[in-house]
Amino acid sequence: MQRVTAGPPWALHDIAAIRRIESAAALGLPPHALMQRAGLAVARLALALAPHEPGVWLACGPGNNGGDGLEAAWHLKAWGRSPVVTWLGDEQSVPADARASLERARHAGVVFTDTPPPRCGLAIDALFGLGARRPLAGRAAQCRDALATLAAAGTPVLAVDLPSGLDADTGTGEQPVRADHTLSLLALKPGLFTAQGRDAAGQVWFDDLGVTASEPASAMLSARPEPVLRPHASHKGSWGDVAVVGGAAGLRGAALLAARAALHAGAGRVFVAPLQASGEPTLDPFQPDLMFRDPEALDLPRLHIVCGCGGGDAVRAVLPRIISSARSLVLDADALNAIAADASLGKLLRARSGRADRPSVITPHPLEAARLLQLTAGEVQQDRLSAARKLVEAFGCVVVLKGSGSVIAAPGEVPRINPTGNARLAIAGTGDVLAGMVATRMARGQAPFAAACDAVHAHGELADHWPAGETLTAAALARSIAPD
Ligand SMILES: NC(=O)C1=CN([C@@H]2O[C@H](COP(=O)(O)OP(=O)(O)OC[C@H]3O[C@@H](n4cnc5c(N)ncnc54)[C@H](OP(=O)(O)O)[C@@H]3O)[C@@H](O)[C@H]2O)[C@@H](O)CC1
Ligand SMILES: [K+]
Repeated sequence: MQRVTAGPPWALHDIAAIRRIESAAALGLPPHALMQRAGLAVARLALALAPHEPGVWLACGPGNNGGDGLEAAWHLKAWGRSPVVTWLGDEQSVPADARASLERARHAGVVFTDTPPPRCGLAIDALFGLGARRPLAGRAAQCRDALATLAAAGTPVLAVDLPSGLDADTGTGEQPVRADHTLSLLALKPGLFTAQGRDAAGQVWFDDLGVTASEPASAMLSARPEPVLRPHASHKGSWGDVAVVGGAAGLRGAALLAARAALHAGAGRVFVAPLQASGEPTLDPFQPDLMFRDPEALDLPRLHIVCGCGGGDAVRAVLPRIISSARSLVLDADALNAIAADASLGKLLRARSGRADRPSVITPHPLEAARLLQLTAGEVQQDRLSAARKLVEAFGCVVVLKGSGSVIAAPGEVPRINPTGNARLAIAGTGDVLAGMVATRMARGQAPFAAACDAVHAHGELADHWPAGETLTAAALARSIAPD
């Protein structure tokens, strides 16, 4: 069993792949073997999470997820604990493996009750796993609410395989169980790490049940970036030139944030090309290293461009030239809204994507993604991996769909889900900082998909390591970037 941490590139499998892995594994194993392994893993983790609390309540559903819970109860009883089970199954229709575990638990003297105990040392959610097909209702909803009451009183909640009611593929669900820990069995699921998944699952643990996945990953958790070695014999030209085009009147700050982020991330030189800026000061007094230019004067084929941050409507006019000529391109915010509103710009972006020497990354949040796909933000959030894939199909470039568990997708690549970051990033300006970080990685020669994955990971880690008592602002975030 392993604790899933942000670092290694964990493989994720969707429900269809897991069912195939399960069938292949079952062919070579005696009946009930996988559930025995699953139950043992759950019981071990339960013991580790509540070593001094004998009382464990297990809410067990009618299928094999419930069977895992029953098997765990049997072990806990054998180890001298006091498991109490509420089982929602039906004697007539219980699946064979779950029946075997039910009988073991009964024979061992595990207590069964219809009423959740008022208190216990640990509560286990074994209501539903991969087979959850509809919102929790009736007794299942009552158990979910009882788990929430126990959690509010300080009882840790451990979910078996998935928090019940959470969709393993999409991380969506109507009021899923909220767990402190989730032990994912056989394979890690994408839904644990995106949309509502991170809030529902808590700390994720993984046990492969001794089975090597026979299926390619459906997605991966993106890995911590490798540190970059900066040779002594380098100069400012070695680290690339980034230019930020945006910051229309009243929105200057967004462009400055992206530019400062690019500078702190280690770009060799950073230019700001504000839109509608005639007669304004051409200095950022807090960051005098930034160089101001007229957007028309930029030597685009040499430059790694961030376009859109605070671009307002004015960005529309500069986009055709930028999309056609920039050496590499990160499109954010108003640039994406302009493309959503004007099909000819989308066409230009698609045409640009045909050129390997002209990489592009788009970084929409769910509403911007919805505009680009002519969907609602709710529809995008219903299946974030699928929305990111649709954007890749539409524009042929690298896509970063922001939000909890940002999804990074690109043509020919297994999509990545980013495991870092937290709600402190849900404020204005942090997206501009990210855009600057992505551009800087491309400026120093990283391939666009890797640049996007690494920048998103690093951006999230800044928030994860933010000092508890200090406010996170976008400007402070940009300043805190350490070039790696
Ligand atoms: N895959 C593997 O390799 C391994 C899997 N293992 C374990 O098995 C789990 C999958 O088991 P599973 O297929 O039996 O599905 P599960 O989640 O128990 O639910 C199905 C039952 O719930 C019912 N039901 C669904 N939603 C409902 C609702 N809202 N409200 C009420 N009822 C609802 C549904 O009824 P139906 O929809 O059929 O009417 C059916 O009766 C998996 O997550 C893992 O824990 C491990 O043991 C070993 C390896
Ligand atoms: K569960």
